[in-house]
Amino acid sequence: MSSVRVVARVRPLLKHELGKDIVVSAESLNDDDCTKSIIRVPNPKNDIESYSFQFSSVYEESVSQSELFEAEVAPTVKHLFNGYDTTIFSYGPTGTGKTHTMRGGKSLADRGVIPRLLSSIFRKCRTIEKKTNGETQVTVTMSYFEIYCDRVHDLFEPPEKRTPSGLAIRDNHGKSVVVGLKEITCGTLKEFDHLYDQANVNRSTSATKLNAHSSRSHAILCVKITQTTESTVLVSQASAIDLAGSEDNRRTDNNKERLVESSAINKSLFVLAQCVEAISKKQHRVPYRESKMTRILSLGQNNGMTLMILNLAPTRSYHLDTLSSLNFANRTKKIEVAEVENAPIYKALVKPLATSSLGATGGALNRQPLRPLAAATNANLQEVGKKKTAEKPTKAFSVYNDRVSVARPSNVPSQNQGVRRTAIEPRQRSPKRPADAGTFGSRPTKTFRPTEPTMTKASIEALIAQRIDEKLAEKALQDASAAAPALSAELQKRLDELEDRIDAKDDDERAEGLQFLLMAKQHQARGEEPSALRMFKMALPYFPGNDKLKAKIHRLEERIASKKFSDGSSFSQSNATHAVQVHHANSVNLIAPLQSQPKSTKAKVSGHDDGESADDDFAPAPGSDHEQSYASDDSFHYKPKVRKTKKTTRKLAVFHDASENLSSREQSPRTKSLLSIINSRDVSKIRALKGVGVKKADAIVGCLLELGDEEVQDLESLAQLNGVGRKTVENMRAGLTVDWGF
Ligand SMILES: Nc1ncnc2c1ncn2[C@@H]1O[C@H](COP(=O)(O)OP(=O)(O)OP(=O)(O)O)[C@@H](O)[C@H]1O
Repeated sequence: MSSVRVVARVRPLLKHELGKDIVVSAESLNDDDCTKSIIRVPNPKNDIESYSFQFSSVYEESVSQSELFEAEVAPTVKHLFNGYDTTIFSYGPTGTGKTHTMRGGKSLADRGVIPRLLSSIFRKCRTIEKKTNGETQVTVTMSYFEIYCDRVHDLFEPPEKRTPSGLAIRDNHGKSVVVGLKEITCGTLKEFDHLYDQANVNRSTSATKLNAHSSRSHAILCVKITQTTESTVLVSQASAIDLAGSEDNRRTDNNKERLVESSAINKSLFVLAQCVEAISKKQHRVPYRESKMTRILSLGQNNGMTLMILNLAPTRSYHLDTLSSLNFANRTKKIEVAEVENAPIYKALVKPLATSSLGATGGALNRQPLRPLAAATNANLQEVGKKKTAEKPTKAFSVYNDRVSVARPSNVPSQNQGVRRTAIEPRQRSPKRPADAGTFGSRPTKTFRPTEPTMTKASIEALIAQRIDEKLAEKALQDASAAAPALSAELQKRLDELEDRIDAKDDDERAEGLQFLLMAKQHQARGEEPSALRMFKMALPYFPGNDKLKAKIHRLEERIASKKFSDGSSFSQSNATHAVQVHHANSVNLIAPLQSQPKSTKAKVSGHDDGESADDDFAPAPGSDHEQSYASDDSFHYKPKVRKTKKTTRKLAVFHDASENLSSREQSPRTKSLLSIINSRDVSKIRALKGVGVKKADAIVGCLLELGDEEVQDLESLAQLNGVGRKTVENMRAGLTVDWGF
């Protein structure tokens, strides 16, 4: 057993924070110790008192991406190849550097943990293959998904292919797996970079007041390593998770859409905190299932090694958020994880699986049985119980000291001190994590006094604020779901019901058949008939003799075949769907997608044709366990949203040939619309303007954030923003239509 390893990283001041109060300082435990392991933060109510929190390591502003990786992540690669699963996740308030740590920037020096991890993995693959003269073959496969508003979406699929319900999660031999994820084999770092960049474009990000590129979802990258010899197969998995950051909505000025996202983010992080609290208080029930993120992360349940990187911002404006994250991290580090190695599977024993093509969902190979995940119970508790009779653990790197101490003037930065600390030399830090340490997280034994955090006035206030946020979150989510179209809600309900039935039958082999049927339905709802057909065929062996299922497969085959002949010039459904969504999403619409939208898009978004309802009523054999499940199954129709056509949409003249000019005081509706999009600081909306690409949108939002609360008042000012110019402004305006309402 080892604890979850928790390290803290303090980011440098950003441009607009220069000169601001710094309240976070990193310290070493002893004066003669040059490595830092303590974070000290003053009491928000009384600056001369401070709290200190101890972690396995603390990384200051000046620590580079490469130093962090070498010290914390590189040593795990060896264990990964020895069959241990590893989980690395970043946690912290919004804008503190989680994505910077996990993904990083484009330059070599800026690359974050994930690309560096992949680089090490590919290097290790080559070394192993070379050492064994090719006798051991190593394959690396990846899946990448996000949890956005508690829905799981595949990031290897473009957003227009998403279903409203998202993908389902299953418990599979003690592990939570996402059903229907794409799993991609990747041979080189270059291939990975390409795939990862593409997928990140699909991730939900937006500009908020606190971060120009705020992640609006939790992103989970799973890298599966399969080492195959003539007789054995060893599978292990690294999961790298970039959590979305908690947001104090009193500071964000989030609009309704951002608020709903923020509420979902805060809610899942709140559930995570509750899970951690339940584990650390040794409660029997841990509420993993109350959010998809906690279900997947399964902190303390998954065997293997877990590293949490706590990201912190140094300034006073984050003070309460920083304290609440530190409290969370402090509890997390006490969670113990069983380091169970995945043993090799002997090929002769491998039973061929029907799920082999499902990638991450089914896995091409059966894993060695891992500790069962009692989905809602505290696995940690059992281990802790055992521990009492067993020998005492010697590792004590996770001790917390929150005693309020009188600040030492030399160590606690005072206001506007702008403390910049010197980098820790990697050589000085390296002995902390010897590359050949027996197990992940091994540390020199230190003896500290474990003390439970006491509740202070500040932490009670922070807790109350968090609870209020949660209530708001729930309400906002309820409002959002109430506003969703009825049919989509019904579809959602059906899918959820089917999921529940499958969950209830987890141990039943035929539940797997139901999973295929669910996936088939999801593919069908997305109009992906060939994939739906494949899934129906995979379900067939689980329902032998089910004539209706056979008939459905037959009809689907016929329909696909006939489409191939007759549908040569059909308009891409996904494009059409996308165009419709763009139309709905903004009150100001982009002309181009709507002009290219053929009439047929109104008719259908799903793959169902008119004859579909008739052939959608297959059911398992009478009397079978699944008979009930399919009683109402043919309601899996996905009706298109009814698009309200605007009465008149008139294309306006571009500004230079209308009466208006750049500096004109009288603004046309089109100009007003453009300026409101710009002032929304929403990268995705700005990116949708004509002639604006990702880079330009980023540059615009960057400039706007530097303006602080100021807004762009006219086209002239807009044209003066970095990288914009008159031509771009003309283009942006030309791409807008305005509803004149007659
Ligand atoms: N160690 C660092 N060095 C330099 N810049 C950093 C560092 N950490 C973060 N930043 C910068 O801080 C800003 C916010 O970082 P980032 O987007 O990674 O935050 P986040 O925690 O992922 O936020 P959110 O939860 O909103 O997605 C970015 O501009 C990023 O480049």
